[in-house]
Amino acid sequence: MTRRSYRRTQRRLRPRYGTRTTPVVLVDDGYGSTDLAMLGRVLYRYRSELAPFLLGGITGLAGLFLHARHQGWWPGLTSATILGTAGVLFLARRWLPRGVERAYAAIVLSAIGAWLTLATAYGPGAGPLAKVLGLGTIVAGIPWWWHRRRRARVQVERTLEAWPEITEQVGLAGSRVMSALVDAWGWRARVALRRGQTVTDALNRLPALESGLGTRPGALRIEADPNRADHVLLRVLNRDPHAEPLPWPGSTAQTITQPADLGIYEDAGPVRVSLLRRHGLIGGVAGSGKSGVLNVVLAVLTGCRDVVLWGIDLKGGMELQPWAGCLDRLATTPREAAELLADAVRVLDARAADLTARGQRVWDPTPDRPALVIVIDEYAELDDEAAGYADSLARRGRAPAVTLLAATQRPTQDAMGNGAVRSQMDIRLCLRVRERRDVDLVLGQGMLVVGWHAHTLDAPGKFLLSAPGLDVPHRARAYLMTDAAVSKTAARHAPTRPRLDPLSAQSLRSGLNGSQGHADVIDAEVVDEHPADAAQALWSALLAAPNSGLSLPDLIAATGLSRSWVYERLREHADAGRVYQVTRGRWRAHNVQ
Ligand SMILES: Nc1ncnc2c1ncn2[C@@H]1O[C@H](COP(=O)(O)OP(=O)(O)OP(=O)(O)O)[C@@H](O)[C@H]1O
Repeated sequence: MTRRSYRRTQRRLRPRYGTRTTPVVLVDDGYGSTDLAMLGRVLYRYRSELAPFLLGGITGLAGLFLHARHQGWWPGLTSATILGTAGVLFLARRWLPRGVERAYAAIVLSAIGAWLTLATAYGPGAGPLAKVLGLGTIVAGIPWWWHRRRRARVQVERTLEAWPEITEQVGLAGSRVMSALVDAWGWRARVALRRGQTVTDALNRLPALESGLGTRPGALRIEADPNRADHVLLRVLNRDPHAEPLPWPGSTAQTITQPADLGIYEDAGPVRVSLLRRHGLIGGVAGSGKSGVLNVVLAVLTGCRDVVLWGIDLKGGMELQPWAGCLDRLATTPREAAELLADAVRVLDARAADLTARGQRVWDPTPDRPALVIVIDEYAELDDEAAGYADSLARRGRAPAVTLLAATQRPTQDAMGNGAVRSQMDIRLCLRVRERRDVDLVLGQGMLVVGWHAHTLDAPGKFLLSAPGLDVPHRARAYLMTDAAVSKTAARHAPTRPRLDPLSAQSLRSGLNGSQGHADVIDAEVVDEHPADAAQALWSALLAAPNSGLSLPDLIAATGLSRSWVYERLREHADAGRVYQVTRGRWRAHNVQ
């Protein structure tokens, strides 16, 4: 390294190691710098810290000038101060998005304007004006010097100034920082590598780069830029986002069509996942934070006006009871759970028929036609009957937006009811598991060997998330809702909950009650006989239908066959223009007069 670059590196790095010394350290070292140039450099280097003094000085000089030359301008200055302050408060949102920063800028501006007005009229030396300016500079400077984002920005600026030397030292010479952004946890930058270098070279130099940047070990992340092989994305975390529990920041999604914000990744990026027409499985040992995740999901979904929520809590309602005001239904015993799931199958069937009749493929949730999400805490406690319905929902519920969100400790085939439920879960959220093989149980076969190491998660609420579009094992931590936050959120959202749409509600009313009805619905999946006389019976029933048409249960009763078989035939008739729906869910043949 040349003497010059050595000196520059020392100068630039010194403040990060806490030796913010006087210019004595930096003055003439025998290599030709003059005191004045050195002073200029020090002033430039600390320009952000010195800004309040600079502003105070300019204000004092302006006061002197205005008093000497334009003493009569004070009324104009008063008006300009009022307008300027209002402008900062109400129009500067684009440059100062945070209210507290706008308020600070407005206070400083109004104080400077008031002082200038008085100084112009009476002279800067009149009365206590000079002392007020000095004291005001210090008082207004305190929030400035203390401001975390300003300090972070300055630290990044200095690091970037020293970037060429640092990268030369760590073996990545020739790389350039193209853009950098400071945020709450640290900063991120896009870096162009020297031609011929790739993300692998950068990753190999990662510990050295941490040392060069003076970060704590493990604070740096380097990722490939999906668009350029010679660019990398750098993430510096001054604070570990997972070091402390993360308080829930409040719901952001207004509709289930927007992704739910569940927590944050290790690189401080938000964990966002779409719950629309997707089943979800949350797994993890006791105490790993499953109920905590369910709370966050419920906090988000109860804020969406296009979702009706049903809950099953076989811990006697312990976990979901606080949300009872937001749940359209809550089952707390195995019997109630089976009934609830049977009804969900009815809703599914009615919606599927409706979609078919409308020629639509999927149910798009709106407040009038909401999605139905069934949240199940401790899935393994469901009995066989309930598991049968859940299986049916898992296989057929996506398109009609009747979906399951299930939490369980170990989703073994036994615990999941030996059906297809687990394989139908598109969203897999794995909290800490006890054994390595449990990773595959929750996340799917083969995930452990490709790096999904949920057994190494070391605190409650930490998880790995696999979902469509989320296929990299990034560690995340869920937000934590306190009991008070749950109660407050549930109370706030309860009055705005939607009701089931008339079609779905009607399917529950017209459905058969009790286990007889459940058996009918579940059998609909497996009946495989299509006797010709049943087809004839269906057609005769449609021909003889009253003006108000016949409902599905009527047609099922007339044919003695399954719901899906009846739907299928109805669709064929409808496609051929032989039948139509008189009102939603009620059918009759066209040629009936
Ligand atoms: N996101 C989180 N951040 C920090 N701590 C958490 C988080 N989630 C849960 N915890 C802590 O872990 C404890 C256990 O969480 P929780 O009850 O959600 O676990 P669980 O997996 O549902 O357990 P069980 O299976 O016994 O019901 C809670 O008391 C809470 O203090």
